[in-house]
Amino acid sequence: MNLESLDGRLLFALPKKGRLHEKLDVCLVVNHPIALVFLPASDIPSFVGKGNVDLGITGHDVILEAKMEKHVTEVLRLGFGKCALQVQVPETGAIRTVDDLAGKRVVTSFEVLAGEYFEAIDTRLKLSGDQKTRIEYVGGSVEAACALGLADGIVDLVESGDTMRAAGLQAIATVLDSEAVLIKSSVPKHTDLAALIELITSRIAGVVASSKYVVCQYNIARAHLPAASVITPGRRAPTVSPLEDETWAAVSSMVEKGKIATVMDRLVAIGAEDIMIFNLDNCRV
Ligand SMILES: Nc1ncnc2c1ncn2[C@@H]1O[C@H](COP(=O)(O)OP(=O)(O)OP(=O)(O)O)[C@@H](O)[C@H]1O
Ligand SMILES: O=P(O)(O)OC[C@H]1O[C@H](OP(=O)(O)OP(=O)(O)O)[C@H](O)[C@@H]1O
Repeated sequence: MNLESLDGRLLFALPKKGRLHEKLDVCLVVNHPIALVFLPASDIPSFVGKGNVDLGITGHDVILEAKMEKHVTEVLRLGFGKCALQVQVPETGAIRTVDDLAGKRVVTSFEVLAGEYFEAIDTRLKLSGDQKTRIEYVGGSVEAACALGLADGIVDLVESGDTMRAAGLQAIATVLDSEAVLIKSSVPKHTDLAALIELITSRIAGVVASSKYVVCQYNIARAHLPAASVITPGRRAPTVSPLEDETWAAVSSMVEKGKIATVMDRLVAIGAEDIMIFNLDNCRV
């Protein structure tokens, strides 16, 4: 990399590999003074937190594990990389609660978060000195630790739960819910880039929002328009257009994707016809 070519550019850090990297559809920037820099997801919070890099994408869990939550601002949740950091124990063992596990051996890649979590439990149970929970770090394949006799329980990320079940483990508590987030420095070095940071944030927010909404369009007898407006209120108000048949109207409205099936059921129940759902490519809302 030619370092001079980075001068004056907004530096935007993206995970160079791994789960979050695979979900990103990255385009190179030609019409803005921005340089994309690919870094390990775990290093992104500290680069952004120290202000060397202006914007970044990483996991919420990664920020807390790096103890960077006061140095970075989470500007936007990105809706991917969703997972939970959970306490897991062998399904067949005697340990059923985190209180049962306290004082025993816990293996994890999240030493900081697991340490804080069990510190609070140890304190509540008045465990001190040798009685305290022992947290040990491993870099990966954490789920193997119990079967290998290294641990009585683990703290690891769970998404589908397939890894956990395949290892004969079950979750007994959630330490943290996480997803990928867009972050900026809480104490930015390049203050002249504030407007560009705003612009990029607003563009990414548009793409994120477009994946959460669909456009719902239907025809309805005008007599039922008040009821229809309650079912599809839109963000500000539904768009109502006249039809050649004056007793009917066409309605168009944004609806949250997760609610669309119920919304359609309710529209059918009040006599709506020709209901159509459209995906959004992009939006600003
Ligand atoms: N199973 C998962 N589902 C969704 N998001 C996940 C999952 N596992 C991890 N993540 C998110 O991705 C981040 C990076 O995890 P990942 O395991 O990809 O690490 P990596 O070091 O970048 O890559 P790798 O472990 O493949 O070398 C995690 O901190 C978490 O925010
Ligand atoms: O609930 P699931 O959908 O099975 O996902 C959970 C797994 O994903 C992550 O590991 P990853 O595959 O990134 O490998 P790693 O062990 O190298 O971190 C995590 O550490 C779990 O092992």
